[in-house]
Amino acid sequence: KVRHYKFDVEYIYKTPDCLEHVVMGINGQFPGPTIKAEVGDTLDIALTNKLHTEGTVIHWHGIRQIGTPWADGTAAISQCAINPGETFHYRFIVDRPGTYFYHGHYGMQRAAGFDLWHTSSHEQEVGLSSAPMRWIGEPQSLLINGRGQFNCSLAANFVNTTLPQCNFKGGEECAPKILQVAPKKTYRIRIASTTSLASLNLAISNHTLVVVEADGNYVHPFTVDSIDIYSGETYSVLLHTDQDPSQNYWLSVGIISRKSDTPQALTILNYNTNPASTFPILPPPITPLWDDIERSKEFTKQIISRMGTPQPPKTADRLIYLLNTQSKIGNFIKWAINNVSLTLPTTPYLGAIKYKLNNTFDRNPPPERFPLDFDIFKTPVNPSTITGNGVYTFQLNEVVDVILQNANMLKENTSEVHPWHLHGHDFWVLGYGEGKFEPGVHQKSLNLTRAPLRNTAVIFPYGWTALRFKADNPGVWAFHCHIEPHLHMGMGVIFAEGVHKIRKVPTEALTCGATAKMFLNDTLH
Ligand SMILES: O=C1O[C@H]([C@@H](O)CO)C(O)=C1O
Repeated sequence: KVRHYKFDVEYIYKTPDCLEHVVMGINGQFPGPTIKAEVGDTLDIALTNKLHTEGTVIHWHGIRQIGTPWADGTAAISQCAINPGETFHYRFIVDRPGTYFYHGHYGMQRAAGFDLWHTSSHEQEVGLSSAPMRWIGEPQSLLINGRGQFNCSLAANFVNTTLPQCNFKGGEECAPKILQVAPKKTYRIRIASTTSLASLNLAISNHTLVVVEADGNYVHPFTVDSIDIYSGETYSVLLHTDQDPSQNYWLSVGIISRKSDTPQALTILNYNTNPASTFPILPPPITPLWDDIERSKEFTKQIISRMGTPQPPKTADRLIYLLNTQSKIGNFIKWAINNVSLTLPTTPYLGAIKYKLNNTFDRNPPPERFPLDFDIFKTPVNPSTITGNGVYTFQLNEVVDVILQNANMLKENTSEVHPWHLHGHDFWVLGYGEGKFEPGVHQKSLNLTRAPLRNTAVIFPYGWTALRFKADNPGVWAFHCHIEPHLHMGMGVIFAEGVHKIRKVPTEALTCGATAKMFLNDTLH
């Protein structure tokens, strides 16, 4: 079945956190419309850019785009940014069941309203690209289903009703979306972290959660008091409504892994045996301490695949190390991978590789390892880096191991969490470890029997994460830190495989750069 949608992307006024802002919306909605489809359906989404003065694209996060790499929605990688006034058709097959989110993938457009800043994505972009850099800071509000309350805790509201912005009748644009449940049932809550920066922890007071699915793959069920969700990750949890049905309970979402003063986002779990307005007796769950990394690791390491999930090939054909460093170019701050900071070319790679337009990007592939004597625990001895846009090219069906290696930042004794997201594939997470990955020591300890399949995995401070995937999807795919400012500062790499197998890339994906010139020449001859 083909399902047709028409998406108009435009800036609109909204009041997502009780203050009015300009946000990027679709068909006047923020967050955008929900798409419902079944596995095997073809989605045909006609996206019209009504932004007037900037391009746009949409990435369908978690959809592998098997056979349609031009529909992945990554500007300068899988397609040209769609110009103002133009319409692009995202036509692709729904390859799997699950709940996925979509978002902008051009410049810092994803920051145009997910966790919420009161500065525009453009202002953030200029700040990050300035010398000295102006860091974006922490978000002003966190939103649950597009709703938050700036400068007001719902929990305080009921105690201190004098704050006018905290009084809700329920119909307000920023009033929390209440989760209504019946007692003694089991609910599946589908969670995604679409944040630009924040790592999140979600909890419901007095209730445990059973994690059953991650990034579209079932996992071995495990029970927790709260769940960590890094940017780009999605989960399903089961909630048993087995608590006192004469009460309501807080659901909280707070920030972990970065020191943040952003208040928790709250909403109410409302047992339908009482009114939604019944004030919970229990306080909202306390978000774990931001720097309790051991707790986060413990949570993450509990994620193993459900019995029967396809397991990784026993060996890999290729091993690539990716060292993540915060670096400098002059007085500009960048993130670099093996000392290359990614800057995207003007001709999308997919067209450039397919049509052999050779000088549109660096022909030398980027390094596959970093110097053995690099001390990941210290500030870099030589922090200066270079920009680049070379590609890691794989044989079709090559089995690739990637070791993501974290390190100290420019500041002493600091190393942050980075959630890495791969386009076009799932990967198996083979393991996490402390310090520098030593193949002789660590390779033996990797999990090859219950490795979870994911499309996003974190590296913890000063640690490594080992991934394995099969390069079986012809196309050009981004692999990058899902923290929007970090990607903007160069924290990503480009993978390509089997591009010669792709029959025809729709022209509308390539009407820019050298591919546009090529089409023009073809027409003239
Ligand atoms: O890239 C980053 O820059 C800041 C900080 O290092 C400089 O202000 C930060 O926390 C990042 O993750």
